[in-house]
Amino acid sequence: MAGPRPVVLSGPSGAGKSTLLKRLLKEYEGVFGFSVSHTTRNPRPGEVNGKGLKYLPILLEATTLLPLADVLSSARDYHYVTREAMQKAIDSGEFIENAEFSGNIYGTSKASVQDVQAKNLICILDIDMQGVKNIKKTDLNPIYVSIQPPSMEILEKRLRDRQTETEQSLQKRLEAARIDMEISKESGLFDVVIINDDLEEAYGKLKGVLIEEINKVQDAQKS
Ligand SMILES: Nc1nc2c(ncn2[C@@H]2O[C@H](COP(=O)(O)OP(=O)(O)O)[C@@H](O)[C@H]2O)c(=O)[nH]1
Ligand SMILES: Nc1ncnc2c1ncn2[C@@H]1O[C@H](COP(=O)(O)OP(=O)(O)O)[C@@H](O)[C@H]1O
Repeated sequence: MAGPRPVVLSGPSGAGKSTLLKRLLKEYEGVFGFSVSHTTRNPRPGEVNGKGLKYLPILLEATTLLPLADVLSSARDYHYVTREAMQKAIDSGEFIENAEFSGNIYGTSKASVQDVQAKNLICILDIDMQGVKNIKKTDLNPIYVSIQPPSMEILEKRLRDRQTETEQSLQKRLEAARIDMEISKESGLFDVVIINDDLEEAYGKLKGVLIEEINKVQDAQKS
């Protein structure tokens, strides 16, 4: 069997990608695998280098500042690297795509996708708009899903309430969000655009888009 189609999730920072993704990975454990990107940005409280989330020691400190639910929903996995190491790896061809976002480099390594595909899981990539455009030039052939906020105002409120950004990085994310929202409306870059207003509804739509691929993987695992 040819492996399952990967899924690209994109959309403005704060639109709810990580929140939706975590639900999906939890509900369909053993069906999806997350492509762990590399980044030069600093880890947030609750985020641990490379290997899933290891909450405790960091979280105990963080909870004095942040509501627990917010820490959990905004944390995601990355390999945290220096700019120098990242640039070196990019130059030696280790990345499928990479982009500069809000003053940091982010990238999908070939190994991160191969690791997931080797297990015959649906590989999920959470990448920005530049990443989407660059993935289009590859033979990965994913399903492209854009997650969008209901409005700029709501996006700004969610990002502020998340309490992960400095004012400067928040402004950079809002600027990138304006561009992202315009492009995703106009072009045929995405197979589907989901507005994340009510979380349950958005999650239901996301599952609906992916159900065919989910069924294929589950059927293959049964046989
Ligand atoms: N092109 C590209 N973008 C990425 C990658 N990993 C994460 N991003 C994007 O980088 C942006 C910032 O991510 P992050 O720092 O985790 O902040 P957040 O989106 O505010 O939670 C988001 O739009 C992500 O989708 C990657 O490997 N490649
Ligand atoms: N439908 C929703 N309604 C209200 N708040 C939401 C919703 N979806 C996500 N959030 C909150 O908005 C913030 C940004 O979501 P997050 O998943 O971190 O976004 P992204 O991964 O796209 O940057 C988080 O604090 C999250 O709890």
